[in-house]
Amino acid sequence: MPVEATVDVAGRSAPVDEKRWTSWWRVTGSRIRTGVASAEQVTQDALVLQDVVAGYGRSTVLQDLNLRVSAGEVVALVGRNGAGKSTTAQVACGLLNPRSGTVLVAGRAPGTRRGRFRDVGHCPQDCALFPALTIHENLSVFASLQLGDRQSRARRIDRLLSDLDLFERADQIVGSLSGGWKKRVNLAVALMGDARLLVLDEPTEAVDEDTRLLIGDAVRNAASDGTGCLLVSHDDRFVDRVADRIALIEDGCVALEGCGKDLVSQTFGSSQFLELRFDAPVGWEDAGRLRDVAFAPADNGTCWRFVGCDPIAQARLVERLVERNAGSMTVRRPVLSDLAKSDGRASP
Ligand SMILES: Nc1ncnc2c1ncn2[C@@H]1O[C@H](COP(=O)(O)OP(=O)(O)OP(=O)(O)O)[C@@H](O)[C@H]1O
Repeated sequence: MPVEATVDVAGRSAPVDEKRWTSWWRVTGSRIRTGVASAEQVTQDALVLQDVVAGYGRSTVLQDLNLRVSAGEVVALVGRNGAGKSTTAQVACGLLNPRSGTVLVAGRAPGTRRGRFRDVGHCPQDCALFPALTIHENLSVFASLQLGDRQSRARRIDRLLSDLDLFERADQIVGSLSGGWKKRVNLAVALMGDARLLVLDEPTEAVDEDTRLLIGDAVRNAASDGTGCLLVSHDDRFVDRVADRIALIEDGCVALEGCGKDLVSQTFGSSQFLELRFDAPVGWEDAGRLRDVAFAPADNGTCWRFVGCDPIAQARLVERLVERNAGSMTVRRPVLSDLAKSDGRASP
C-alpha cells in the first residue's frame, strides 16, 4: 500500500493527508522549501493505466490492462516470459503508444518532451549509457538534460554518486565496467531528475548481493520521497524486499494484484511443491508416467513439478522412478515466482 509519505516543511516532516497537512502548514506559518513535493503532488497517482491496448505490428500484447501506482508506492510486475511486463513498462514511459486506453503519469500523458524528461525516470533492461564516457561524464550529460543550474546539477550528481557508492569509480569509463556497476549507473541516471514515476526493468539482473541491497535501498528511498515505482523483475528476493504490491500479468492484463504473501497463499492455499531433478531429461516412458501422476515438466525436462496438498504421498508414487534415473526430490513451499507459472489459478 502507499507509504505514509510526508512533506518536508521548513526542515520538519508534516503528514501527507491534505487536510491535516494544510492545517499543520497554517499553524506553523512556514514556507514550503523549494523543490519539495506539495501535498497534492504526493497524494496523486504516479501512474494510471486504464483499459490499455498495445502491441507491435499485428500482434496485440496488452489487452484492456488496468493498473495504478500511487505516489510513494512500489508496484512489481511479475509474469511468465513474454507476458507483456516490459511492454507495460514501455507504455508507462511513453516509449510505446497504446492503440487505445489512457496513460497518465502524475496526471499527464507521457511522451511529451516535458512528460518524458520531467516525470519518468526510466531504467531499461539493457543499460542506456554512453560507453566511451566516464561515470561522471554520463551523469553530467543526463543532468544537463534534466536539471537547471550548474550548482544543482553538481549537488545532484554528488548525491547520486554517494547513494549508489560510485564515488571511487566516477572517472572510470562506463564501457569498462562490469554489468553490476553499469546497473548502478543506469539507476543513477533514472533517479537524476527526481521523477514522479520510476520505471525499472530488471534492475538487479546479474548483480551481486551488495549491489542488490544498494539498489533496493535507493528504490525505497525514492519511494519514501513520494516517487511511484513500476518495477519489472524476475528477482523474487528483491521484489519481496522492495515492492508494496505485486501485479501478475497474464494474457495481456492484470490477472492478480495484491501483497506478495497474500497472493501466494490465495493462489496455492496449503499446497506445496514436490520437485524432481535429473541430470538429463528422463526418457519418454518415464515422462509419460510422471505426467500420469500430475507432474509437469520444466527446464527442458530435467525438472518435474507437482503442486498439491500431499506431496509425500506423491513422492512415494515416483520413488523408484527417481532412483532409477539417479534424480533427487525436494518438497518446498510456493514462492512468488511460482505465481508466474500458475496462470493465476486459485489454489489446486
Ligand atoms: N519490439 C518488439 N517487436 C515485436 N514484438 C515484440 C517487441 N517487444 C516485445 N515483443 C513481443 O511482445 C510480447 C511481450 O513481450 P515483453 O517483452 O513485454 O514480455 P515480458 O513479460 O517482459 O517477457 P520477459 O519476462 O521475457 O522479459 C512477446 O511475445 C515479445 O516477443
